[in-house]
Amino acid sequence: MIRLTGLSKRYGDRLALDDLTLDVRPGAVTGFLGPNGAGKSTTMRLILGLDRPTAGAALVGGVPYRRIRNPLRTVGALLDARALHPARTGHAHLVALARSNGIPRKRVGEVLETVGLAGAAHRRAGALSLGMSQRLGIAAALLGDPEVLLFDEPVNGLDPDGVRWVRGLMRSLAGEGRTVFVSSHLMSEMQLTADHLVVIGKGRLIADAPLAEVIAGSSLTAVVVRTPHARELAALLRAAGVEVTRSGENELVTTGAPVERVGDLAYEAGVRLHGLRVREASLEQAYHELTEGDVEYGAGRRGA
Ligand SMILES: Nc1ncnc2c1ncn2[C@@H]1O[C@H](COP(=O)(O)OP(=O)(O)OP(=O)(O)O)[C@@H](O)[C@H]1O
Repeated sequence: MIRLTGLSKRYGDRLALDDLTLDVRPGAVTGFLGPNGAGKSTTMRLILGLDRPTAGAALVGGVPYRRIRNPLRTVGALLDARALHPARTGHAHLVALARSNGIPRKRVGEVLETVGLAGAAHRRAGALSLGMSQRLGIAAALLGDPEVLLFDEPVNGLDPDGVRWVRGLMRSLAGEGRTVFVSSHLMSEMQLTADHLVVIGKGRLIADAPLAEVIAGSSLTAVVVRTPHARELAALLRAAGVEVTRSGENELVTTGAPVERVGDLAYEAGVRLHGLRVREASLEQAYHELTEGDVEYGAGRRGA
């Protein structure tokens, strides 16, 4: 588990992270979302002890990263896939990492196989495509068979097959009970991959909730009701404080109340229903609503 308590980071007069408190739990993929400059990479660097917090703490398994005895066996991370010595081969890079972390050499072959790079292991890192570098970075993260994994934009540069592969990998790592914390700007992908979401904006926590709850909370998530008594039901739902629009002769779209309440209100009034279903917002829509006021580097209206 990763525990952040009152985590803050100041760079000069800029507060990059402002009092972040949250737990990232094992056995789930936690998506880490936020606009550019929100503080995601800073958070990951603080978790990995690459930078010191101005206040608060980031703990992995109850201790700060710097106090973990065998860090790569506890936490694996992909931060910047291009941060490799360009003249070194992927294989040599992993062998060196394994050696300096007391990891058996046979793990190198295993992880290269897992990420599909066995055939390119002896190419220089500088000659790898961005997608291949991402795979090598993921191999390095997996090398120590760690309980906690951090991935900063892991699908960056991957082709559709690669994106799918990363999704499956994250799901299976979480399925094995590991803690998987992954940042991404690809909302459609996060919607398919994450169980839980942490959303930050301008360094502050905006949401820390299950994916389903974030989507249910969107004003665009609606309940669609089909009934031969649309006018009568619309009136009684409005009287109960539910927002209603008529979308067809026998169809209403309601927002602001869960499906159970809409169904119960109809049942209690004895109104016959022919259909009752939830029309979910996309994560992209829910995300935009959550972060609307926190986008610092967005395009102007005309470009939006
Ligand atoms: N080493 C640094 N020195 C000064 N300012 C920094 C440093 N690192 C990050 N910042 C600032 O901290 C803020 C958060 O940056 P960070 O890279 O963590 O955001 P992010 O959410 O990862 O953004 P992106 O989605 O663009 O990767 C930004 O305003 C950034 O300019």
